[in-house]
Amino acid sequence: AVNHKLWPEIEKVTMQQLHYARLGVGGAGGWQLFAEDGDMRMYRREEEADGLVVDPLKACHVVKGVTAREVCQIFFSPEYRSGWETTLEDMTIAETISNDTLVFLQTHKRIWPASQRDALFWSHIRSVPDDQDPDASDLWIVCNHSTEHPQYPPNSNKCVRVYLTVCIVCQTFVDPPKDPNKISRDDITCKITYCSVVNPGGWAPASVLRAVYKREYPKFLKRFTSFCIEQCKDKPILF
Ligand SMILES: CCCc1ccc(-c2ccc(S(=O)(=O)CCO)cc2)cc1[C@H]1C[C@H]1c1ccccn1
Repeated sequence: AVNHKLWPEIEKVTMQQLHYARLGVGGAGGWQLFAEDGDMRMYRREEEADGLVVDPLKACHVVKGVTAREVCQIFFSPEYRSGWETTLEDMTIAETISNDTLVFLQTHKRIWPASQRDALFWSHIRSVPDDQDPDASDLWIVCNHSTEHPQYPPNSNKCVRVYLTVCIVCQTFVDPPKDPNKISRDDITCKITYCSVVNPGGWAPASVLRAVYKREYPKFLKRFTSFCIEQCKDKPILF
């Protein structure tokens, strides 16, 4: 994939998103907690671009019994998506750039009174050593970033094209640390940071969008993480 024309952007945006995900939510960042559920904390910043709500979102979650690699592979893989992405109406793989990089076209269910949206984005999965703690296990990241494709110009179907940048960054912790082939799923925990910025691409009332995000994002992350636990529970652990 390194010789693909998108590769420089994929490399830059993925590493930028990794850095952004690892920034805390305290301090002057302007993050406000808007949803809590068990170990899940969801924050947003209220931001508009040309009068459109583009509120950046950051969610932190801790899930027992799954690894960072398992969570990211489920988030990345097309075959699982209909099982956890509740707002999805249709999904097409527009291009297979490599085994770790795909281009998706997704149409999402219409949210009244806004018109239906679609998203065209590249999706890239990779593992990176934790530069802050070389002894820790690798971080896994999936980054989704809007792109163009000659076959799928915006607004060619009835949908308004959204512009998004999303990342999910995961890290596995084994507690208590023990002999690798004696670890059970009860000993592993996955720390998840999910970040998203979705520009709705066309007019949608700020109040409606904020209400949708407030309702949809907690549901989305809970559903996704429950799906991961369900998918992995009877399978050998994939570190
Ligand atoms: C007017 C904007 C409509 C709208 C378009 C798109 C998306 C959206 C697209 C992609 C991703 S993802 O994390 O990359 C997972 C792959 O699907 C998440 C969200 C969300 C919304 C809004 C509907 C809201 C929503 C919020 C959270 C989850 C799902 N949907």
